[in-house]
Amino acid sequence: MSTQTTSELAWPAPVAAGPLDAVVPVPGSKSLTNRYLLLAALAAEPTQLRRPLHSRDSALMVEALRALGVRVEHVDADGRPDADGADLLIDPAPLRGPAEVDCGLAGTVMRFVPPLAALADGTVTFDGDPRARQRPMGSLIEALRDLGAQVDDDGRGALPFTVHGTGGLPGGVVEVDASASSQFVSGLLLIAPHLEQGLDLRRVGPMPSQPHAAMTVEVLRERGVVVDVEVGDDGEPARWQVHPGPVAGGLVAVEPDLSNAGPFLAAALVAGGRVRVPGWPTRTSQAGDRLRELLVRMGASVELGPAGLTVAGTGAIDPLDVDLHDAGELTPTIAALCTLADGPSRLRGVAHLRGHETDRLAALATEINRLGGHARETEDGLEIEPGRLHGARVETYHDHRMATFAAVVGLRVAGTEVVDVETTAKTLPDFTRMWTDMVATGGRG
Ligand SMILES: O=C(O)C1=C[C@@H](OP(=O)(O)O)[C@@H](O)[C@H](O)C1
Ligand SMILES: C=C(OP(=O)(O)O)C(=O)O
Repeated sequence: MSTQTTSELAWPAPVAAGPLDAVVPVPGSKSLTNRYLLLAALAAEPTQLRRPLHSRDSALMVEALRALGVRVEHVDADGRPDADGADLLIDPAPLRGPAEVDCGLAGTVMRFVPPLAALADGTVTFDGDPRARQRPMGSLIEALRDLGAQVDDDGRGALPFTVHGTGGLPGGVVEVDASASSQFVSGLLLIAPHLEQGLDLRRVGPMPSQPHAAMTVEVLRERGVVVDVEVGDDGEPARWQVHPGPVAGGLVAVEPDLSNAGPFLAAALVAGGRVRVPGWPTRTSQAGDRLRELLVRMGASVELGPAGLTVAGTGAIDPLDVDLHDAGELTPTIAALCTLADGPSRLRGVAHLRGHETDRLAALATEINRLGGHARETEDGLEIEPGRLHGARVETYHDHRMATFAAVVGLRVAGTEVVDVETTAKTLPDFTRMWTDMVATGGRG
């Protein structure tokens, strides 16, 4: 058995030899896949997910549902069992414990499945990767207790903990502090149609990633659930009323993951040339759609048409001063572009990234500086200035988006090596092949 640790292995990020001309199909959205999976477990009939994401985060969600008694199997496009099938068929069943759920490092599993477990009959324990034990969970645990669920934890408001499901909850009014993560709101909303009185959820304090909560409302409505949303004094949604009722199943197609498309589209700005992502929706709830505006502001030309989204660049990158509070998961990709930009940039509104897969503000500042750039953490973001960049072994801290950050910089900075590039399996297991194929369209030097 090898004694080599992952941190000793590093992937040499390919340098772009010339302008790109690539078409990059991107697999299904993590956020949509895991929402649809969870709702399928509550549905009144089976659900077939067309082209869902197959990655570590989605596999953890599938395993969590199976542990609670739900049948999930791979099927072909016609719904016939097929171990290699790209679709998933979810057959709901009464939810029951005892069960153990491994959340890995998936925010969507650790925040969406505990509310579901509160509806199950039996005891469900939750744990995850070492870093998962540091990700914020406290206000979700409190909200579940306020709804009448029994949750035992060690008092830190974090994994590991146990939910003692009693087969149902009355529901009603509950407040949640979602300042650390919008996923607290989403997790509660997703189970709300199965609460006896539905849910009247009120947010206290600000909430990041507002489009992700809006996505949750949209998928609930698509499945036939009635949701009323009220805006608060800050002009953002602050109260969600979910009516009790059945959740529909049926055939559900999953859009490509627009945030995962980010590094590939960013490559067109770094290397010049163009990159097209087929299947980009003309209307979507995904926060990643904001890339269209952000990449234009950084100097790209962007065209959305029936063939997908095409981003073209010249190799020149304009600096950016932007608030990413709504689309925090784009920060590592945008930070990579800022590292290569022609002037100083400022990324604001993303203090909550300190609770993501790693402390992303610290990680980005450290790794940009390691590469010869100049980055400084601010209270709520990063300041990034151009520097004399040079190759380095970039640490990734078990964060898929730190690995793709390094790959984007490596397109221009020879000698960039990515430690533990396999961490991209969290949402994009095929990343290195997709990236190498894309870079090859620019020639091989
Ligand atoms: O609900 C979701 O699918 C997500 C919500 C956001 O989380 P935060 O609100 O914690 O930033 C986002 O960053 C994450 O990648 C996915
Ligand atoms: C924050 C992220 O993930 P998670 O769903 O684990 O919160 C992310 O993918 O950028």
